[in-house]
Amino acid sequence: MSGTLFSDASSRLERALKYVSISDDAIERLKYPKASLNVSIPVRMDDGSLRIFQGYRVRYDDTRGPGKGGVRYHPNVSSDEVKSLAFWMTFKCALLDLPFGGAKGGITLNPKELSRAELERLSRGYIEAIADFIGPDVDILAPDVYTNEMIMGWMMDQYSVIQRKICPAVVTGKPLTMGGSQGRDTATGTGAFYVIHSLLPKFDKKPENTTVAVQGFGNAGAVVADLLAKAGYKVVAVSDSRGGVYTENGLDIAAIRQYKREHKGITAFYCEDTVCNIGEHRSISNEELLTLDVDVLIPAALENQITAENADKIQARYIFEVANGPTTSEADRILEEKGIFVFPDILVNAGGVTVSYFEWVQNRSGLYWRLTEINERLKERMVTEAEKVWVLSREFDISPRTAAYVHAIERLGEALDAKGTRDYYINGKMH
Ligand SMILES: NC(=O)C1=CN([C@@H]2O[C@H](COP(=O)(O)OP(=O)(O)OC[C@H]3O[C@@H](n4cnc5c(N)ncnc54)[C@H](OP(=O)(O)O)[C@@H]3O)[C@@H](O)[C@H]2O)C=CC1
Ligand SMILES: O=C(O)CCC(=O)C(=O)O
Repeated sequence: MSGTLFSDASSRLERALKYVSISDDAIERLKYPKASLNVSIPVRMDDGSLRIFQGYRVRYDDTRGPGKGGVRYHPNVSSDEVKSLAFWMTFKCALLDLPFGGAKGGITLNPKELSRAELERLSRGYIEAIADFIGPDVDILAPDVYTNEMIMGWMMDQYSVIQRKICPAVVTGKPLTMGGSQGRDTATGTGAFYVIHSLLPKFDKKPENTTVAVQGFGNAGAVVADLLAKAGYKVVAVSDSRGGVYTENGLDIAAIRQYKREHKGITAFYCEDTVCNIGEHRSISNEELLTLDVDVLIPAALENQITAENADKIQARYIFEVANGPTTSEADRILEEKGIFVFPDILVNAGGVTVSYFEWVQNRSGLYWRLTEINERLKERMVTEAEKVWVLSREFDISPRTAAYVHAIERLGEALDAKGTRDYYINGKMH
């Protein structure tokens, strides 16, 4: 990929602009983040030493509502990555018609190297550092890569300590006992499943004649793999950061999930079990998984996985992006020439933020919904917006990604224009 992740991400905006009619002012506003915060977080480690971690929070746009987006803990977190993730959140929330803008946060570290107590001190320290930048009506946090409901609970508690009142709506994806929502833990994978299951019939693809490979076996990837397998799709390959496993007959996803909860890697599941000896399973690398001869490829790990280097080798006919930003714009062009349909992250993985919205609404109303209610509402939103993206892409003969941006930009443009010209107001005078 040439250039930064953000320049690559914003090239998608440029591509969609020729199909929308929004003002030049609105376009200009969408090119820059509204506010960015970089913080240093001192943490006392278990051995008594002091480590300083770098943290970020970017509020890209809040025209349609408070900023909304997850917090990532990963060694590759940088200000450029967080800005890009906040940019995607802006378009994702508009696409799903959620009353939120886009935001994202992160800390640069490998959380696997920290003890639970160190992680708690770090998470609380992060909230200390960004407390003035966030809030239930300003910017609301949630889980992302290598963060989870336990960490969200600490963050919500720390914010409440600072405010001297209970503030559940500042963080979503919390434990149920702290005001979390039913279904948020599975929402990203469940939402992706609804999108995939509603779009594949347009290509006459039925579960029993559809093979699937999933890269990334965490909160998002494991859930979508499991739901697809339960619906009758043949999930032939899955992987985590250590590599993957493949069998042409379809994997036992529920058993692999159970194993992954108790152990580290997933390839070991087959090697330590008798199944491995049958000889039909083999371990594969993450690179190999991406180029398998399958119908559906689901990148559900990190960005920049499908690039100009490997796009030509992709054999899948349909790509559903559960990860944020897994395909570079150069790869997009190659895939389009090959006739591969890429359904974009801002649509496919929007189930997480959609149930986060439901959690925020429940926190503010004090009335909590059942899991069946959550999933019905989630399905309705995901399927409706997926259909709109599909219809737009056919109408203009554009890729599903460009169609998704067109749809989102129109909603954002209307809101930006409706806000009017307050930005011409400098030092109390109209210019
Ligand atoms: N959580 C959410 O609600 C949402 C997440 N997303 C996106 O989904 C993606 C995954 O997030 P999520 O599932 O939450 O994260 P998790 O931390 O729950 O899981 C991440 C998974 O990716 C694996 N992984 C890490 N690095 C690699 C790699 N280089 N190659 C293959 N697999 C790798 C991890 O392996 P291991 O277990 O070995 O560490 C783990 O299985 C991200 O892009 C995230 O932004 C999007 C919307 C919402
Ligand atoms: O649930 C949320 O608020 C945001 C989830 C997220 O970070 C994402 O969609 O990428």
